[in-house]
Amino acid sequence: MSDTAMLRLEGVQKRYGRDEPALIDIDLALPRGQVMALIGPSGAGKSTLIRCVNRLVEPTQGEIRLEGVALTRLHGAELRRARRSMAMIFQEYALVDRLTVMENVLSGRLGYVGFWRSFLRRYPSADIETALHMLDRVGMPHAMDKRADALSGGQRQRVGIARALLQSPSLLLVDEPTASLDPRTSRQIMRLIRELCVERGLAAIINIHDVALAERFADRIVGLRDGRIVFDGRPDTLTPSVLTTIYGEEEWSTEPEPADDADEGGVSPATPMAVHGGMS
Ligand SMILES: Nc1ncnc2c1ncn2[C@@H]1O[C@H](COP(=O)(O)OP(=O)(O)OP(=O)(O)O)[C@@H](O)[C@H]1O
Repeated sequence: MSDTAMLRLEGVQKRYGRDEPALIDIDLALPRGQVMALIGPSGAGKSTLIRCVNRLVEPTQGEIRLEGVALTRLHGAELRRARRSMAMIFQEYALVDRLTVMENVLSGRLGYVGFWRSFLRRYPSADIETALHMLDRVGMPHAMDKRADALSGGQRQRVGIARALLQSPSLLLVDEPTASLDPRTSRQIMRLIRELCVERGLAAIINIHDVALAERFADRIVGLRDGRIVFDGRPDTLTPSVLTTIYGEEEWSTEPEPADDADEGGVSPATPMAVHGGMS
């Protein structure tokens, strides 16, 4: 049987110790090039799901296939090879502060170049050229020699994105990319991720708290609650009643997205209405 999904999760369950399962019966198929936002209240299992895919967290049960390869059965070198095609973008950027922007970006090639070469930081010139091109693409053309700790949060995330892309992934696993950023920078970062996915045909799973951003920049939204998928649909089908199913009776409000970003360029909103999961 042919499989059009590039990533497929079947019956995935995760239980930490003797606690209630963090993920229950997760079935999910992600087509090539699809940008999927994963939303849900704190503790719903979003980070666990993302980390099960690249096996930073071991699923307790179920199968995960990437391009037909059963990730859940891989070990050692095979698992490391499979992980190259899944790049992660983190909330806290995970840059090495004392290294330059260029060195941080090149570390995206660690899975490809040999240990000594990377230890001595002697990367192939083709990698350096690609890194320069990526820095340019993410809007950081003159930053290669800056130390990572001299950058703002938004700039650090751009470097994190460039590093992820240098890994030549087919799938991006993105964990709260905007959690530490102001609203305008958050939109710019989400727009950049979205544009890069479109340009490169990359699929992405983006764990995000901000429902308005998910609606605006994702092709598909999956809602998790208590470890189960309770919604899976297009952003324009995310109605107030669906949000109540995902978040419970917690307070959230609907209000228009502020029109203060006309100078940001790029893609237009997926829907005219922004729905904020105001879970403070
Ligand atoms: N390493 C761990 N050990 C034990 N329990 C864990 C661990 N990581 C997560 N959990 C538990 O698993 C459940 C799901 O957590 P997870 O972090 O995946 O949720 P989340 O939706 O990403 O939440 P948040 O939005 O707050 O990050 C929670 O009950 C959490 O306490």
